[in-house]
Amino acid sequence: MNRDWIATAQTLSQALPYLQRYADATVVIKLGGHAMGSDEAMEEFARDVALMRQVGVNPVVVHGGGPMINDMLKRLDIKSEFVNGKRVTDAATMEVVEMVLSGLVNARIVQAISEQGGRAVGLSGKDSKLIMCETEDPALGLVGKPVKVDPRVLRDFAEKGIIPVIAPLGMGTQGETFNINGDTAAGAIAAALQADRLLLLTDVAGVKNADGDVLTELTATQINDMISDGTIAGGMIPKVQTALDALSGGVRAAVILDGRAPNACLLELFTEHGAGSIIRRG
Ligand SMILES: Nc1ncnc2c1ncn2[C@@H]1O[C@H](COP(=O)(O)OP(=O)(O)O)[C@@H](O)[C@H]1O
Ligand SMILES: CC(=O)N[C@@H](CCC(=O)OP(=O)(O)O)C(=O)O
Repeated sequence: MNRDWIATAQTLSQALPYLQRYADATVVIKLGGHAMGSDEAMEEFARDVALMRQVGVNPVVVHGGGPMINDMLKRLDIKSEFVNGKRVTDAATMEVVEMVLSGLVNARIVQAISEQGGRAVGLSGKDSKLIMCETEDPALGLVGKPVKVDPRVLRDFAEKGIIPVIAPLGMGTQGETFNINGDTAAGAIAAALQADRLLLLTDVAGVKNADGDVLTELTATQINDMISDGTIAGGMIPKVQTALDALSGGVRAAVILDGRAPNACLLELFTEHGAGSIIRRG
């Protein structure tokens, strides 16, 4: 018998219990701007998401796009600054953020999933009042803090086998548009859906300790200690905080993993060792 065939059959039989475990599970995947990388990486991500749907998982994609927003702001000669990992957003910046997230990044991901045979629909947190926001901090301008997430439209999509791809924008009570950090938006959506998994795809293999080793499993206490002693810094702070908030909001587990690694999402869900750093509820 062909050796490749045997290897494939073994891999499939090992994956079977995991495929059963995740049948009808809701998995929210945050694809960060840094994790998007090349066209090949996007194609592979899209193939994984389409395959997840084919085996009965309900994937919900929430994306970022910070580097793409930076590029466009630069081309338009609009200065931009970040405070505590959030972009200070005035009216002119907001227009560019919406244009890039909904018009470029969202459309690119939807197209990639469609090309891999998935039925994907693009929307933003403004559609169907998915994410209602209030001002997070007046010093940040139009940065939104999600206060109410109405996931009904996402449940409707799931029932029909459609994969939603969501740009992290929100709406205020006066109809204003808010810019939401992509991790924050993904965490809020995962909590509203009581998701089985929140996968935060980034550009590192996971959360690293002071020696630079990736920790495969983390507790809330470890995370708080690592923030206090500076081991967790920069953009990783809002990411782990999002994970902890999502867990207290009812998500079963959150995982921080490298979105550029081949088959990152599939390895996390369907293998015993998983991928990245997992933080479980309780
Ligand atoms: N303890 C840590 N473990 C891993 N990465 C860390 C840690 N502390 C800080 N980081 C930094 O956090 C970055 C991920 O955050 P960020 O760049 O905001 O991601 P994204 O753009 O994918 O949302 C990593 O590239 C790394 O430089
Ligand atoms: C408020 C805020 O900072 N919003 C982000 C939204 C995009 C994002 O989060 O992109 P990444 O996930 O690629 O970093 C921004 O304007 O850059």
